[in-house]
Amino acid sequence: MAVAWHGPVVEAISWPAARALAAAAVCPGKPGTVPLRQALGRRLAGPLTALVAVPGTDVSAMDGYAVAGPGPWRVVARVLAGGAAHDRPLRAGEAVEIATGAPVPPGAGSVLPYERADATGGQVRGPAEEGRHIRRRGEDVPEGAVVLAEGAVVTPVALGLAAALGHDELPVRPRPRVAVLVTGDEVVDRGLPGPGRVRDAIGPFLPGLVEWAGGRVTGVHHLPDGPGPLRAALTGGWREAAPAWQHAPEEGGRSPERAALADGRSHEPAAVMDGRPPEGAAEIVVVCGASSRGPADHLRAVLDGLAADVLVDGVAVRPGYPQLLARLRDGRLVVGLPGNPFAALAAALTLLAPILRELTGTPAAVETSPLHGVVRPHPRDTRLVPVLRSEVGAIPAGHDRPGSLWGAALAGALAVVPPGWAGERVELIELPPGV
Ligand SMILES: Nc1nc2c(c(=O)[nH]1)N[C@H]1C(S)=C(S)[C@@H](COP(=O)(O)OP(=O)(O)OC[C@H]3O[C@@H](n4cnc5c(N)ncnc54)[C@H](O)[C@@H]3O)O[C@H]1N2
Ligand code: MOO
Repeated sequence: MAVAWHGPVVEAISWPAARALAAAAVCPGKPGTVPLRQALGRRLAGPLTALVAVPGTDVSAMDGYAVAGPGPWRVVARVLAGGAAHDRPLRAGEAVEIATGAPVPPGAGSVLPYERADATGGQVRGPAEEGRHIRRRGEDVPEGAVVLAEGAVVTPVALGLAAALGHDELPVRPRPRVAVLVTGDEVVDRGLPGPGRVRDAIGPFLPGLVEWAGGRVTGVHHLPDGPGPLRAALTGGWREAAPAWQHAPEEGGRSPERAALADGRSHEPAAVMDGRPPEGAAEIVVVCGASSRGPADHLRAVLDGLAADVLVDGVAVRPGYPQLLARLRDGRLVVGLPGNPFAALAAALTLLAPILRELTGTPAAVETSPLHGVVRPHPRDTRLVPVLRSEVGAIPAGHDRPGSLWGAALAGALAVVPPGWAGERVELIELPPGV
């Protein structure tokens, strides 16, 4: 609740500088190696290569007879997939009965499928074609081939491919953990907001945005206004919890966790910040709605009290001006987002997304476009304008007040309109897509 200006006026940095600074605030995370099942949805930290050729040897593509030379052929053995290979080369005029996937003996020129074979009394006849129905070693995937590039998302199909190529584990990029703290006595997390109340519109969009940028939200926690709960949440870490809107309904739209905090019943114990994050704490903490300078905006004071290093305090962008980036003494980053939901989205794309992309080595798509329609640039600040893509270029989607996500929900991207813009092409930044 920002009702009055308190404290000194701080010069905001430019929007491009804020994005660059956020990315520079982190070192790319170290990749890890995880068992196949745990790799699902992660990004590869190196190219996926074939540890073996597929198939690993020349095998039959059909159930039938592997034959050598011109027919008719005398059936000398039977070879099943997984069974013993035929122990000597086939001579002309010989055949082995063979199953799909079984190794073809050396000397066999082709496989005659059952349905084309006339087999009687240990003899086979039929139209054999040289090379037919034999899958040669490495024909599907040669040994050592790079089948997926570094950075590719490990899909269910990629897991199957990795297994086929001999992998039991995969190197994946780290997935930074993000804890979300939604502040504001007026903010409710379920139901219809009554008079003086507003539904939380930021907590619901952050998990998808974070996931899209390569991270994982460990929990969305609603805090009452006041420095105590904020300080406790920052210093005590936060226990892993289901997103707040999954709690059982409670009067007033407050989660039990939040109600307890509001009543002063359960402040997390404030750990000493001794250079190590609290056990199990997320590497990044996002604080929503306490970033301006009103009497209920305690984030700066709490950060000061914790001797945090404030890296960004205000960005010359509309919406999203009062956003903040700080490093706690234990190394965790705190991203402060404004309470107005569209401003929070703009700020999340300015500071949070570049941090996550840098940590996970996932570059954002780069796109520019002509921009049509009535767009008024700001004299000093960058504007982020929700736009629809069209054949002629980007067109403003409208409904772009800082308090409303309507325009951004309609839009395909945000157009970056620099201060004093005079109609040149603009950069478009992606909005997180649906899954
Ligand atoms: N004197 C000044 N006042 C304000 C300035 C300024 O420069 N000087 N900046 C304004 C701008 S711009 C923004 S944006 C807001 C940001 O304020 P806060 O981050 O402190 O957020 P609040 O004051 O708590 O809330 C602002 C607004 O958003 C609603 N809100 C808060 N949280 C949520 C949520 N999770 N979901 C939906 N809506 C939320 C809240 O009820 C308020 O209406 O400060 C201006 N003031
Ligand atoms: O961040 Mo405020 O728009 O800039 O409402």
